[in-house]
Amino acid sequence: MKALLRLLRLAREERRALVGAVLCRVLEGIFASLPLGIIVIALLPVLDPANAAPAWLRGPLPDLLSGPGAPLWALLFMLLAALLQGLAAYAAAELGYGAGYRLTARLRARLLEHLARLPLGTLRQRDTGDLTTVVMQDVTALEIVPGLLLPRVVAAMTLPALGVGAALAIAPFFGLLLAASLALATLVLLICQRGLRRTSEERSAATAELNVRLLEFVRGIAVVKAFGLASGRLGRLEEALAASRDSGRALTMRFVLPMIGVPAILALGTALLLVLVAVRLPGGELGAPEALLLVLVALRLFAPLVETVEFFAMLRQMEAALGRVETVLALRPMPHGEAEPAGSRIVFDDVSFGHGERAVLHGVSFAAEPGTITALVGETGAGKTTIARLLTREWDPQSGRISIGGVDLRDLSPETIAALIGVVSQSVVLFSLSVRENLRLARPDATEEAMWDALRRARCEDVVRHMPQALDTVLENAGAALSGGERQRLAIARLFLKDSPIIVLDEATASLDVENERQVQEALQELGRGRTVLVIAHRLWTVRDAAQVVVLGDGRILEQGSPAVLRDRPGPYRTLSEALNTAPGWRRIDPSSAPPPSLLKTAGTFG
Ligand SMILES: Nc1ncnc2c1ncn2[C@@H]1O[C@H](COP(=O)(O)OP(=O)(O)OP(=O)(O)O)[C@@H](O)[C@H]1O
Repeated sequence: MKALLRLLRLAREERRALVGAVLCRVLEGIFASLPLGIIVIALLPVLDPANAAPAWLRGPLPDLLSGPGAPLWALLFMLLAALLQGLAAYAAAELGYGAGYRLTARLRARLLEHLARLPLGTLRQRDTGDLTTVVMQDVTALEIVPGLLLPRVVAAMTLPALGVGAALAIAPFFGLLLAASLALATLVLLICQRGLRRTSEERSAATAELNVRLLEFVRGIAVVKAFGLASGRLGRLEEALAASRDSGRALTMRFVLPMIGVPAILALGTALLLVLVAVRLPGGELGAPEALLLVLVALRLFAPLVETVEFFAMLRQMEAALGRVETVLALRPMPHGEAEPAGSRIVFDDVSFGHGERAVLHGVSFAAEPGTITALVGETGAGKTTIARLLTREWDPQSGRISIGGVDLRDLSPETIAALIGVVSQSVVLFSLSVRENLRLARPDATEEAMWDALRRARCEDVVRHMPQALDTVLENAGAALSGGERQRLAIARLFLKDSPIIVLDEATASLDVENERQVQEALQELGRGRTVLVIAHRLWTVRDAAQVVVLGDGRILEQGSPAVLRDRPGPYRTLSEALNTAPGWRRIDPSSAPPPSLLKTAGTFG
């Protein structure tokens, strides 16, 4: 019940439709029961020849139903009841399912908007498959609540109660008997609910985990095939498959008791009622019309309660899905200010940071001047990427201060930070949209000319001109048909359009052929001109052309200064330079095959 209230909180805009759907479903049940009354009234002349039935059973209707046109009237009333029942069912479905689909569409949009506002650092803590499961599977689990589950469950609880109320009015003794069997069945249902909740949650969690693992498997299918792995050798996937199987079985077993118990109790109550009716009828303690009405009520109104046992289990799973949706919605964006930076000078001032217990950076201080390159170098795991991520405020430092243009990052809005920084990384993300739409992600109002200019500067004008529909060519499968270099250059074209004053460049693991590499480097050289560039450097030329090099080791700055100065004195930088040919991750571009492109024409500053 609490879960339903929580859902109603989320479904504020659909509340009226929801209430309408529930009311219509109850009305449908009542209209479905009307023929029972018509049958009894139509049979009154036979059941009550002495005309001893209570006044409420007689009245104008019996006259119509016992007169000359009785069969026709009975048929007409039946049809009317069926029509009303149909209308109520239609309205319930229209209102309920409509509300369900509206709710889930709105909830998905809200979740996506919410995820987009969360810092990347928070999102990185969760598996992307896990988030996909929440947005897709868990929200889908809520879809059927307004249309199916909620109205059915409410109707199933209301109709038997109405039936018992009617029975109490007809014959209190029998009414009490029905009330007792209803109470007992409800008690069994509630007791079974206890265990059902945990099992449903386990089932729901197992399904979510399986989804995550399957997504991982499909995404990594190339590796799976390359290593000839069967799914069985991916331990966590196998565990997830087993957990899904076991939880499904456990849930079904949980059903067994209420599925057998509830109908059995209700059937027992009805049987007892029939026996007692049979005993009391001949003595005249109970009129024949009332007796028939009681029997029909008992048979008709308890049926929904029986079928609801299954719905209760679905409600529990809905509750678990709702919990996961709420957990994501409860993740909070970082608090921020709305200050405006004065320029694009970056300052790290005594910054320390760690993931939980794991300290990653210790008292890092440096400044990156506008129009220059600052190269971060160091062994793997030294903390270079962490510095770049702190700059985009994926996380806040535990101590110290990071500022852009003299303003602490915490005082800048996420939109301002996003507008200030353009990131070039090896994992280029393109969408299955047209080239035009992909470019306009960076600047929605970009003109055709601006787009071609950006493509030219990114050295991919020809690539796009040769596509079948040029700018309107859709990059199917997120641009999978493009080469690595083409993808890179399209991403760089996007950054030309974005025109942010700071560029963060992660050179790691570039694996482009010489021609592509040359074009990408030329594009980057032009992109970096006049901006503040922070580069995670893996190539000697980038370092050589930087205004300053920050050498990191185990999260600390070991050395910093201009490359020329650092090269001239013994120290970590010189050691790294000398180890160039052997150190993993560092690459020398062979001048004979491709001239070493330079980010800078004049060392240290952009032209
Ligand atoms: N989410 C995380 N939780 C715990 N430790 C992490 C996390 N992310 C990174 N680290 C650790 O922080 C340290 C610094 O990582 P970082 O990625 O910044 O190094 P790097 O210098 O960029 O390395 P590389 O050159 O290999 O990319 C590493 O030891 C890494 O294991």
